[in-house]
Parts: sequence; C-alpha cells; structure tokens
Amino acid sequence: MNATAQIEPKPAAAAPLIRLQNVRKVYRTGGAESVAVSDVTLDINEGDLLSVVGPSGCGKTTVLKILAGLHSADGGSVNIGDGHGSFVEGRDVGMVFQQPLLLKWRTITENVILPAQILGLPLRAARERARDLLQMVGLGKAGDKYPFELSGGMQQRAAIARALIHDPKLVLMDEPFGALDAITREKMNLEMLRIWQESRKTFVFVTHGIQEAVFLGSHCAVLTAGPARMADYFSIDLPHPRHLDIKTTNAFGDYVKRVYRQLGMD
Ligand SMILES: Nc1ncnc2c1ncn2[C@@H]1O[C@H](COP(=O)(O)OP(=O)(O)OP(=O)(O)O)[C@@H](O)[C@H]1O
Repeated sequence: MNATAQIEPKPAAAAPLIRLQNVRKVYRTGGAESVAVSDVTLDINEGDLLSVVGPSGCGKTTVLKILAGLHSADGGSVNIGDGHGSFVEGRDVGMVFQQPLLLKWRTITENVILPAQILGLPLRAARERARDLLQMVGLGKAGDKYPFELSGGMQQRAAIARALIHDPKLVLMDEPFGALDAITREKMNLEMLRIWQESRKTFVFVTHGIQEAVFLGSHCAVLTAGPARMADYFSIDLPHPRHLDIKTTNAFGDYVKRVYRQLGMD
C-alpha cells in the first residue's frame, strides 16, 4: 500500500429529519393522569413515509400533535430538523385530517391557497403552485368549483393539495381516508403513493388500517393501547411502484402478520 495515499473520510450518514427518543406524554385532567404515549423511539429520514398504526386510543394522534408542535412531550426528546432553527413548525408542517375541512364559500383553488395566505406568502406564486398541485392530485379541472360540487375523495385530494401549498418539509396525515368508502379508499391509497413519490416530501400517516399501513409505508410504527406504547418499528421493503395486487403476495402477508402479532391479534 502506498504510504502517502490519502484515506478519504467516509461521508457522514445524513441525520434523520426527525428523531424521537423515549417520548412520553401524559394528559392531566381534573387531577387525574393518563399516559397517552409511552416510550416512542424512532427516526424518520427525509423522504420516508412512516405509517403509524394501532387501535383507537393508543396515542397516534398525540404523536402527530407532538410532531406538529401542538403538544410538548413530558419525557424523552423530540428533535426535528438540524436543530439550528431550520425547521419551523408553522411553516414546515402541512396537515391533513380525517375530514377535508374545506371552507364551503371558497373555490377549491381559494381553499388550497389558504395556508399560503395565512403565512403571508406571495399570492400570485401560490396560485400557480395551487394549479400544479391540483393537477398532481388529479383535480386539474376542479380549481373553480366549490367543495359541495366534489365527491368525498375529491375533497380529500384538495385537502392534500392544501397541505402542500406552502412547500412544507413534513406532511402529517391523521386517518385521512377513514371517512371514505372502501373502494374510494383503495383508489386513494394508490394516489397517495404517487403523490408521495412525486412530491418527495416526508409523510407521517396515521391509520387504523393494518393493510393500509403496510401498503403505503416505507416504514411502520405499531402502537398498542393499555398501556399506550410503541410495540414495533420496522422498514417495509416491498418494491415500488406498488399496485393493489401486491396485497396477495407472501411478503405483504408477512408484514401484515407481524402487525397482527404485535397487536395480539394473531
Ligand atoms: N386533550 C386530552 N386530554 C386528556 N386526554 C386525552 C386528550 N387527548 C387524548 N387523550 C387521551 O389520550 C389517549 C390517546 O389519545 P389519541 O387521540 O392520541 O389516540 P388515537 O390512537 O389517535 O385514537 P383514535 O384512533 O381513536 O383517534 C386516549 O386515551 C385519549 O382519551
């Protein structure tokens, strides 16, 4: 070996966008305490789609609220961004809820640009971006319509476009397809994967649906209730693009069984 050869330093692995370590949240009401989340530890890298799955009351929404900066944790640590003020919750988070929550007196475009207006971003650019986003979510012709003219699935697509209008780094989705019928929900799952890949954003997707969690996720966190804790966290190494027939494969079934096992349902 040449003694003068330079040894190139190994590039440092990129830091995760989000690091939760032993996160705990206790709600206190009327002198009573209830542990909503205990001991959640996970990393979310930029560009991941993390599914958070678990039964009602296991603390999924609480984890989202902590990520959104709406609640602080009572224990453990929450690190988002590089710690130098480059991540600002109001600006860098987009949210999608179970209901689309569109303002009925505004057109779809006017609904989509609302977060940009609230943040004081230039409106002309926001309108242009809204046009592109509506195209991306399959609503290219619906910008001038009002919410009542759209189906539930279309309204939820508009809500996804609205969550992306201010170009957030992180998109938090709380059971966004829970109110849709089964067939529309399957279609929205396919759309969701396409939107995730096109937008190149980091998504955290809360669901009760075990199959939905496995189908969508690049990673999956399983929370259990009573006591609320994180039971499992793993990456889902199923190939992309994912089509619905992947659900009939053994590999998909193995991930689903893993979640069932953690929830005591095997
Ligand atoms: N603001 C609050 N004050 C007191 N307790 C709360 C509050 N919010 C949630 N909880 C309790 O904390 C626990 C976790 O609630 P959370 O909403 O995070 O669960 P979840 O998994 O999202 O439930 P679901 O799937 O039904 O929406 C539940 O027992 C709930 O009753």
